[in-house]
Amino acid sequence: MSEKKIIPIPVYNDVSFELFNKIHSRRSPAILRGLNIGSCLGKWTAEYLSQIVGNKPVKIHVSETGQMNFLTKNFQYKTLPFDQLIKRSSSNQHEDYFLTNTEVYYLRALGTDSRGREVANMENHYPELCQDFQIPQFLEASSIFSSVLRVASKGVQLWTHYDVMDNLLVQVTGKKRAVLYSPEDIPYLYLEGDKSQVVDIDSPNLERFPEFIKATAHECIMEPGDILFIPALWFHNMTSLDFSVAVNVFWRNLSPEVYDKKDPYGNKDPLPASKALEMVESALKHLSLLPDEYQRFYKRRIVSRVQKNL
Ligand SMILES: O=C(O)CCC(=O)C(=O)O
Ligand SMILES: [Fe+2]
Repeated sequence: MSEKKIIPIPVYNDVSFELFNKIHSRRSPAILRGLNIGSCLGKWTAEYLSQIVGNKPVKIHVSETGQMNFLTKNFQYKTLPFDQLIKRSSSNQHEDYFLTNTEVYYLRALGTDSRGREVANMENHYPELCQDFQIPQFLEASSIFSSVLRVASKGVQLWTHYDVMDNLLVQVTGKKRAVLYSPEDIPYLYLEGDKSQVVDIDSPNLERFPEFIKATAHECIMEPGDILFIPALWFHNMTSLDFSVAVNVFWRNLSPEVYDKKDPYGNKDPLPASKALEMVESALKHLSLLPDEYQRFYKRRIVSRVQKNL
């Protein structure tokens, strides 16, 4: 059996603006270590966060098991007061629970409008936390799209997905394992939309996903204070090794007009790409009017046409 391919994500200490620009233009992931992220480092304990933010309601994912599975939907959406979420996500057993007393929790902060269509923004939605937190002054303010607070119980593993914006993920409290795959690995990831169907990346079902063995994992363990640069389109799978608090900042690397205006999460494909994907769906629908033999022939023609341009 072939060995799983793993490349460690490079770690850079005390990165300057010039070096950041180099790393950014290389379009591959990197850990930035030792930068000043503010007093949050060490300060954002469960007790402090509950006390400062209080009991405002937040929408969360709740799951019986750490490995969240978007295919079997083994999680539910619930609402909890923020301080309750912190209390429960920082402990392994709960007096009050939705599903089971060992359930795990995940918060991906959203805007506060009722339909959840607002972009997450730390300054607007968690102003009380902002004085503790800063990201290095590497980004053009006008290119910043969102800043997202993320809280997870120990053991929460978020499925492999890509986002369409560049991302600096700042790990504040707890350790996190990050496994990234290059956009070149698409053929091995069995995508369904923006997510990989291979949920268990450590013991994948190779009968169902035989090509997954060819994917190269770029891995690192993030320590509190580490910042992970996740370039747009890089797939990522994140596991919280402790009670975990992080903030990530998405920013635009392309000109603003190519992004979908109705995208609260920063994960809708750029407009020209989503148009192209729609047209592929429409092409397949057209071909379905033909007998199998002809369908296969014309699908191969399309693939070979696209391959010529790769
Ligand atoms: O670390 C996490 O909780 C998920 C990170 C993620 O998916 C992101 O920052 O885009
Ligand atoms: Fe993401």
